Amino acid sequence: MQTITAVNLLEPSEFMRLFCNVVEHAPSIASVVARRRPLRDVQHLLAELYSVVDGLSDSDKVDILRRHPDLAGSMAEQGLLTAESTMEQRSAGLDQLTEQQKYDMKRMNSAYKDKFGFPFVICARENKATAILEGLTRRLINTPDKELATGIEEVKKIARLRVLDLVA
Ligand SMILES: NC(=O)N[C@H]1NC(=O)NC1=O
Repeated sequence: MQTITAVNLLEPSEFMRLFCNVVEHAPSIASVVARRRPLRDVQHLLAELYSVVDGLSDSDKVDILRRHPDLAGSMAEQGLLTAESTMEQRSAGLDQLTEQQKYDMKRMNSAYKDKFGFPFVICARENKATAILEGLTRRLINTPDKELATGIEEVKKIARLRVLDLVA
């Protein structure tokens, strides 16, 4: 855990080492936040992070969503997730799915990707496996614009919890 004072004093490379994955596989977001220091407190850090994400073009937002691994997907099965993602998917119980739930998750994740061109993203730490499956079913009927906006709000929730694990 770092205090905000310590975060403000970190060398850029050290800041990046800590924060590069608060948005999954998107270090460019952290590097913009690094340049917005000094930050008053963790709320200020989060406000800057949200403003960077919200300021992206739609195609860059799609790119951010595409950097996320499928929930309970093949990357998870092969143990290839980031440490953060592994912990989040486990906290939702996604490593404990029944065969039927695994099948439903794979089928709907792929239907979602076919429809929208980016993966289904939800903050796993704020949901249990059954809620994730319900959310996937519900969100599949949305419009692409609505899903881009919803997915990005979930990215911000994931990033917020990752930041709160790092900064006191
Ligand atoms: N697809 C997807 O939502 N992935 C993410 N969600 C989360 O909480 N961690 C992830 O990696």
